[in-house]
Amino acid sequence: MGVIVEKKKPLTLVLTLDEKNQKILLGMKKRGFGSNKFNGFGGKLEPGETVIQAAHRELEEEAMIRAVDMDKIGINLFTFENDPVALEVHVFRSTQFQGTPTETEEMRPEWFSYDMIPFDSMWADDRLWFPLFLKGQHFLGEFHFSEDQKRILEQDLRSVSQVPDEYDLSQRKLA
Ligand SMILES: CNc1ncnc2c1ncn2[C@@H]1O[C@H](COP(=O)(O)OP(=O)(O)OP(=O)(O)O)[C@@H](O)[C@H]1O
Repeated sequence: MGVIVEKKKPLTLVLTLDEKNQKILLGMKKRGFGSNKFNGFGGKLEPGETVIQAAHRELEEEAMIRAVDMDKIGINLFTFENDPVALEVHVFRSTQFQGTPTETEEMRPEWFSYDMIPFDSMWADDRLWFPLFLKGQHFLGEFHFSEDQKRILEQDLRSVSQVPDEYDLSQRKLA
C-alpha cells in the first residue's frame, strides 16, 4: 500500500457498442503508448479542450466515426511503479455513430462479440472493469501497475451511482 501520486493527466477512452448485435468496436493500437494492444479510442486533451470534446475528437481521428451519443460511464486512475504522475482515464460509452470505422495511422478497428473480447491482447485492467461497463454500471477504478506495465500490483474497483467530473486524489483507496 501507499501509492504516491503528485499529479494526474486526463485522458479519454471511448467504447462504441453495437447493442443489437452485442458487439464492441476496439482498435489495435499501431504506435505509441499501449501499442500492439486492443483498446477503445482516445487520448490526451488538447489545450482549451473539455474531456467530452477530446473524447469526440479522438474517436473521429482514430476510428473515423462520429459519435451521436456519448455517456460518461467511469473513471480509472492508473499509476505505475516509480512514476508520481497518474493517468486519469475518462471512460465513455457510445451506442450510435455516423460513418464507417476505418483504419488510421494509429488504430486498426475491429468488432468483437461481447463474449469474445480479446483480453489477452489488452491492458490487464480491462478484463476487470469491462464487465461493469458492459452492464452499463457506473464505476471508479484505481489500478497500480508494475514498472514494465504488465502486472497489476494493487487495485480497487467500485460501482458508483454518479461519475464525478474528475477523480478526487484525496479520496484514493490505494493512497
Ligand atoms: C494503464 N491501463 C490502461 N488501460 C486502458 N486504457 C488505457 C490505459 N492507459 C492508457 N489508456 C488509454 O490509452 C490511450 C493512450 O493514448 P495516447 O496514445 O497516449 O494518446 P494520444 O492519442 O493523445 O497520443 P499521441 O497522439 O499518440 O501522442 C488513451 O485512449 C487512454 O485512455
